[in-house]
Amino acid sequence: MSEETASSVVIGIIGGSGLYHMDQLTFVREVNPMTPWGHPSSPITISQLPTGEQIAFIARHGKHHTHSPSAVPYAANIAALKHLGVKAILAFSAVGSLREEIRPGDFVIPDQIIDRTKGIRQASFFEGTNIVAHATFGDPFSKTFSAFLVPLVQNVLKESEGVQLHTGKCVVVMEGSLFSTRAESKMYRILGGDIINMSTLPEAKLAREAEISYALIATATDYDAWRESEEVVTVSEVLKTLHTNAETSRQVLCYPSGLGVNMPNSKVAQAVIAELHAAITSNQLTSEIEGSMEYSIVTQPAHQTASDREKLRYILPYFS
Ligand SMILES: CSC[C@H]1O[C@H](OP(=O)(O)O)[C@H](O)[C@@H]1O
Ligand SMILES: Nc1ncnc2[nH]cnc12
Repeated sequence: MSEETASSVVIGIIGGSGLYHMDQLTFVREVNPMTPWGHPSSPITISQLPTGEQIAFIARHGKHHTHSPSAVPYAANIAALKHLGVKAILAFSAVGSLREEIRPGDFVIPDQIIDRTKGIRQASFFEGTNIVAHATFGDPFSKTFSAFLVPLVQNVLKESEGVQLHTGKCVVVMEGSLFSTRAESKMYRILGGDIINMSTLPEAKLAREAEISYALIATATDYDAWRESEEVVTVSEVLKTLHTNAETSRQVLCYPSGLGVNMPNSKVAQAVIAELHAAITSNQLTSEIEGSMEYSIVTQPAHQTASDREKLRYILPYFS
């Protein structure tokens, strides 16, 4: 067993646009593994609390935002986190709002996805192998993990005047890199989309195949292009709220859920991450997903090649 596999890194954080690092925790080490799907977007930072709980953080677009949403090495990111021992991923994303009531600055924990990516991203670990598998994906985010996050996020947002948390929403994942036309933006509203980004797929699909519990905290930065009388979204508009949203996102992990608000930062971080760590290690957030792939694999072992099995062994136990 490698050094990383043996450690207690069970929490993975994926930072989106604007969220390129976590503060407040003690740096332990950086790892940049070569997975069967290549290197991750950037080296993964492992940090820890004084009590020893560790988290792995990866910047989705790289630390200097050098990977476009269509070119993020999603499979390598998820595989690397899984190989470290991660059981639950909390992903962050900057999103456009398709609803008047979801205002820029608001937070959203969605429960559904509409896929508007165009088939150019590797969406399955089984692609390129002769092993066929069909994972269940009706509920693309972990229900228990998302529910666990709601009070944590609500606590943080109590301190940020006027910022709302929305739940039970649907995220449209588009291809990019350009933003949507006005016609597309209006169509997504008719389809039932509430927010829009360019990155939650294939990330959520790959996490599901790797049996990692996955939840998303989305932070609204703009109203996209559907409001006829308003200007359409631009990067400068997104950047206006991105910094504040990223600061608030960091607070989510560094806020004393159920404890006093005036604690020093280090104790605060300890409280929340320890809570998340305890929930994961007691299987509260992972029992619904662990073992879920075993019966999703259609191709019988006798018809699986040794090289395919070796590749998939990196992320799943069924190929040992
Ligand atoms: C910078 S605006 C478009 C960009 O922002 C979102 O990134 P992420 O989901 O990683 O926060 C969106 O998906 C696009 O990639
Ligand atoms: N309007 C928008 N469309 C797609 N991705 C986004 N990320 C932030 N705002 C966005």
